[in-house]
Amino acid sequence: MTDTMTEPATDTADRQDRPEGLATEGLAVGYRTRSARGRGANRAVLSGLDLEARAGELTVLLGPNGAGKSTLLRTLCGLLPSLEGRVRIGGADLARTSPTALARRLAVVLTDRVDPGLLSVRELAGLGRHPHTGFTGRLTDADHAVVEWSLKAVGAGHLADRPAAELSDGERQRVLTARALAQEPEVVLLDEPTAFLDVPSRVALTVLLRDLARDKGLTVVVSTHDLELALRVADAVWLVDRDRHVHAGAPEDLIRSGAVADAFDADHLAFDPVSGTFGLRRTARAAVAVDAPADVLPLLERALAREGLTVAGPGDPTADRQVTWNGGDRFTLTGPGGAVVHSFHELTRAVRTW
Ligand SMILES: Nc1ncnc2c1ncn2[C@@H]1O[C@H](COP(=O)(O)OP(=O)(O)OP(=O)(O)O)[C@@H](O)[C@H]1O
Repeated sequence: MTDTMTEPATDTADRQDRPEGLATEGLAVGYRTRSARGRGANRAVLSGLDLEARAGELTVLLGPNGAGKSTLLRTLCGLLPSLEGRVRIGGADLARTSPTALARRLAVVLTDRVDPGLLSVRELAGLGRHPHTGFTGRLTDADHAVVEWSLKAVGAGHLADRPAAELSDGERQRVLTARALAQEPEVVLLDEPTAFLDVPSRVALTVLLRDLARDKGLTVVVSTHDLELALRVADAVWLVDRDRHVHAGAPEDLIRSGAVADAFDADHLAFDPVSGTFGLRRTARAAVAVDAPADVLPLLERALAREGLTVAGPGDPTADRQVTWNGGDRFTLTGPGGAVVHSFHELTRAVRTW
């Protein structure tokens, strides 16, 4: 993905006099169930939502499995009717916006399987232009330029001539994101767009979405399980906790309030608010004195932690075992079965009996 490409012109003049972004007012989302007697009842998954996703910002929706992220996104794009309340896109009530007008303002990438038939990648991405083409559906040169730009933006330019049915999961995800960008919407909603991507591509796509929000004034709302990445890159977070309350704010607001830890801490996982990262929660069975330079120490600490050992503070009298770095990948172990080891792998195997 690159940020050096020529971008298509946006209709900013057209957008200036409209309220921007996406907002919910007293929104309840969920499902209508039907009893054996044919009576309908509402089962709300999330309710009382007064949320705002601003234009020019990347808003990330976080929450554990089953929290209601997909249900909320489907309601925000009109695929599921709201149980209560309202969704506004650019100030307009979603329920009163015609499908054609909505398609010009809102693009959606959901997790549903898409059957591209015999379409090429370029043709699949080109479907995103349909809200803008006339009744013939024919793409103009300007439309083609937007499609080429959107494919390049997501790092899929080289795939343009491939049959879309032959793409890998990660490649298809990029192309569906390109289709959404080709739509040139005001608001883009994406449900777990990074789910199938490798780590560099996850970072690249998330940063691209943030940059598009900033540079083109888009409102971008993305659900994801990439917590640490989201907390680093997002401008705003909607966090659904275990009680299905939604917390909104900058990542740092939700880290400081403890909402992130409350939502995700588990038996084996603990959120560190200082570093903003998750770590394995382990009870150390012994403390070990270490003598290693600053660039080796974090890795040594990590390897020892995996074996249930913690690094002792200076002069800790309970630390009767020691690991000393000897240069290269050599360590001298002083303790039961003391030895000189030549790699982290040998080290972890040797200290396992400590
Ligand atoms: N079609 C449906 N009818 C009734 N309940 C549903 C339906 N789809 C989902 N649910 C329920 O709604 C709740 C929220 O599901 P949802 O898929 O929105 O969660 P999610 O946060 O996207 O989860 P995940 O992270 O696992 O994708 C769950 O309890 C789920 O079982």
